[in-house]
Amino acid sequence: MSSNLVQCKQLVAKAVAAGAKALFLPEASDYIGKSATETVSLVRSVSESTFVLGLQEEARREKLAINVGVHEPAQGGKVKNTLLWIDQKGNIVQRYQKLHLFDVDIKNGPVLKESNSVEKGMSILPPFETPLGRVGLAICFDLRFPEISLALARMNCQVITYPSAFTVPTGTAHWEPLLRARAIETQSYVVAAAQVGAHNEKRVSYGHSMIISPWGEIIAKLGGQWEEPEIATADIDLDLVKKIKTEIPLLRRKYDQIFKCGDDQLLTNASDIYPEL
Ligand SMILES: O=C(O)CNC(=O)[C@H](CS)NC(=O)CCC(=O)C(=O)O
Repeated sequence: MSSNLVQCKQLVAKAVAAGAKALFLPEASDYIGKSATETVSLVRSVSESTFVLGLQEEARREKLAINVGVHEPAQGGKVKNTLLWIDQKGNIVQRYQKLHLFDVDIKNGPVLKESNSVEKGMSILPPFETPLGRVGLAICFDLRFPEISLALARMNCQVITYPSAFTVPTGTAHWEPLLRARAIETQSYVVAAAQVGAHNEKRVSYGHSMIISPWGEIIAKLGGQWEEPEIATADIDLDLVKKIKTEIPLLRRKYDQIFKCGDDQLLTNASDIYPEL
């Protein structure tokens, strides 16, 4: 955990040198356990976590907002997979708990049961003001559930963050198209800071951190090999968010416009998708 703090401090220094207003760090930046038992045994509350306290200190000193994924204690001997927003004064002002847990059993691929050690979150938080615009929070596997990003879009977010530690097989197949789809359908910037390389003999992360524009273009990208802590930087242009939302209005579209144009067959299923119809 102390070496993770050292690496995050290197990233802070790079972000400051680049003139960034905010730094987005990956999911589980404090540590990745080898097993459910280790994950639970390493957890600290934020007020006792040298990792979190260290980052708060960095944020305060450098006047840099920091978005970081960590673990927090939960009921029943489990942990929370949490995403913190630390403001430029070093205060924790937002805290999101991962909704969807990564329980998978892929043939010749990863077998992971996050719910063995992690308690799932229950709420989507309203996007909040930051120096970059209104940010909506989600974590890693949440990326596969567009309900979250669409809810954030309806609450008028401008940036969505998906700090991650994707596996290599699933990342190779799905990471980029999912991130681009979330940006396109929400017309928001997507910032996806990713862990990369080997954590232990059992876990390797895919990397390829990306920043996607609300038009769906990859505007910054890192690689998939671990070398040293690296940042990708991009300008967040809120006028572009507005322009795209004006040019292609998605949010205020009435359902009958969507479903009544053209093929009447579509109407049969519309109420399944939009129960309020
Ligand atoms: O283990 C920790 O402490 C941190 N948490 C993670 O790394 C989580 C749970 S194992 N990873 C993912 O959700 C990967 C999702 C993914 O790879 C996909 O959706 O394809």
